[in-house]
Amino acid sequence: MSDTGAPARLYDYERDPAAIYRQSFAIVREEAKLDRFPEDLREVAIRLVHACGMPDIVGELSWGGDIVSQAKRAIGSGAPIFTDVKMVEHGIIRKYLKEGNEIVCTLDDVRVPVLAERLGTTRSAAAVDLWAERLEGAVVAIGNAPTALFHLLERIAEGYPKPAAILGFPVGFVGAAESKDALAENPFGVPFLALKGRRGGSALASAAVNALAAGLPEERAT
Ligand SMILES: C/C1=C2N=C(/C=C3N=C(/C(C)=C4\N[C@@](C)([C@@H]5N=C1[C@](C)(CCC(=O)O)[C@H]5CC(=O)O)[C@@](C)(CC(=O)O)[C@@H]4CCC(=O)O)[C@@](C)(CC(=O)O)[C@@H]\3CCC(=O)O)C(C)(C)[C@@H]/2CCC(=O)O
Repeated sequence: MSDTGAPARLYDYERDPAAIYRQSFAIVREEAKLDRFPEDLREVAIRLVHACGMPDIVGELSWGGDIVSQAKRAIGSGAPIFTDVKMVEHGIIRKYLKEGNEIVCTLDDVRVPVLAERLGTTRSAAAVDLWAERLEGAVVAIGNAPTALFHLLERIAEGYPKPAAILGFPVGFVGAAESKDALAENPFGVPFLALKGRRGGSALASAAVNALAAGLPEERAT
């Protein structure tokens, strides 16, 4: 151990956080095919690739409506951000939310298990019913549960208020691809960003919010 308490340098690896970010984003820009994206979506795509290490996901990103400007406007005006799971909630970098937006995950609300039982669905889906009052103009980030995304679309079809933007990143083998197809085909005019197919996950949903809130962290070590 050195005087500073740092361990002996056994391995040669990058230790400077700013340099790590710089190198990482340079590699993403080199390896990801970003030509088909409008300028404002490019940095969201870059941040998503950065979060999962898979440049080829850009081929499966789909979007509709004025997703970037609508989501940025909602975040910039302090709208709440609803998430299906706590993992998404915790991945959102709060200091990027300059208006102190509330991040709301209702999965653990005491009413949810009873509601899920009554509705005959998952807890993640039932938790969506507790968003209704504040959904208008909000941002929704779904990173895990296909049933939550399907349920949200069903409720909007029934007349729930429309969010400003839906970020759809459910992951897995049962319902994930289908829920994102339904989002992409939504007839309600809600702007969306989705990663089609089986891939997705909470980290990606959080990264999408972080990109929309603050762009890329290339120049800062955060
Ligand atoms: C079917 C479910 C799937 N979960 C996946 C992947 C992961 N889930 C994790 C954790 C910790 C949680 N998953 C729940 C949301 C739980 N997962 C489900 C449900 C049974 C149904 C959701 C659906 O199909 O739409 C769901 C329970 C529910 O009733 O809604 C979770 C609430 C379970 C729990 O704690 O009781 C919990 C969320 C915790 C939180 O708030 O953050 C994993 C970390 C599990 C793991 O790998 O160890 C992982 C995280 C993936 C991610 O990036 O978010 C799938 C793969 C999405 C799967 C659905 C699809 C499938 O093909 O099976």
